[in-house]
Amino acid sequence: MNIQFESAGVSFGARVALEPLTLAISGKRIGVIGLNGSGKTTFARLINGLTKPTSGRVMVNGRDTADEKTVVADVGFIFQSPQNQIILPIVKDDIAFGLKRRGLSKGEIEARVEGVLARFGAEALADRRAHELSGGELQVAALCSVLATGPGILILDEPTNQLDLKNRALVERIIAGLPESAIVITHDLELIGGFERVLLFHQGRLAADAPAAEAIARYREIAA
Ligand SMILES: Nc1ncnc2c1ncn2[C@@H]1O[C@H](COP(=O)(O)OP(=O)(O)OP(=O)(O)O)[C@@H](O)[C@H]1O
Repeated sequence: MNIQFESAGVSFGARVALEPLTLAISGKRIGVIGLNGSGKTTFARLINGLTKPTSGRVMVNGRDTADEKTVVADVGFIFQSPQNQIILPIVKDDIAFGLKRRGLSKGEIEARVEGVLARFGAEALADRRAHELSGGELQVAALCSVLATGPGILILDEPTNQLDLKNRALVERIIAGLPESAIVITHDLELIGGFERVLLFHQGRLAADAPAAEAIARYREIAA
């Protein structure tokens, strides 16, 4: 992944969600931490074009995120509540949905749906109803729907929120094993504890850009 923030900032009227930020991001794993309202989600939404900068620009793999059509394919976003991500009632139909929109053939779609479920050993979820899934199963289903379309960059917003210990461990293992680049926004400090690069936001500003231990120590000072 190659993400460039070029004086990119976001204001909502008089409220500054993110001060203009200049930053280059590459590598496999990036953690994003900070108190509630510090600008983490705004930062992430800038990367996939869901939020447009009100100043500066954000480039993803050489393309301006203002050009939504091209960037969306590069960046998969797993929302804070995966139940809001799954649109269709049956898991395999939901995974296929994003692929149909990309104009793939029926055979190709079936192969991709099977392949992505097999990747997580989640074949049994194919015919399940999304609203009957557990929190961990929902995370896996949402991941499958997003990963099936082949984004090179994945943004996970609070992926362990509200999960029990078993499902939290599952999600931690999945993140560790992803071949895609992943940006993980979280209050779960253990989840990003091993990351080489963690961005700490505070009051709309980047307060630390450092290995996990250093960024977490700074976060604890801010939160105290
Ligand atoms: N659409 C919006 N309209 C107005 N203000 C907004 C909007 N989106 C975000 N904000 C404000 O911008 C600031 C940063 O919000 P953001 O969601 O990026 O924080 P966050 O660090 O992700 O918080 P949390 O951990 O609670 O999810 C907050 O003050 C928030 O209220």
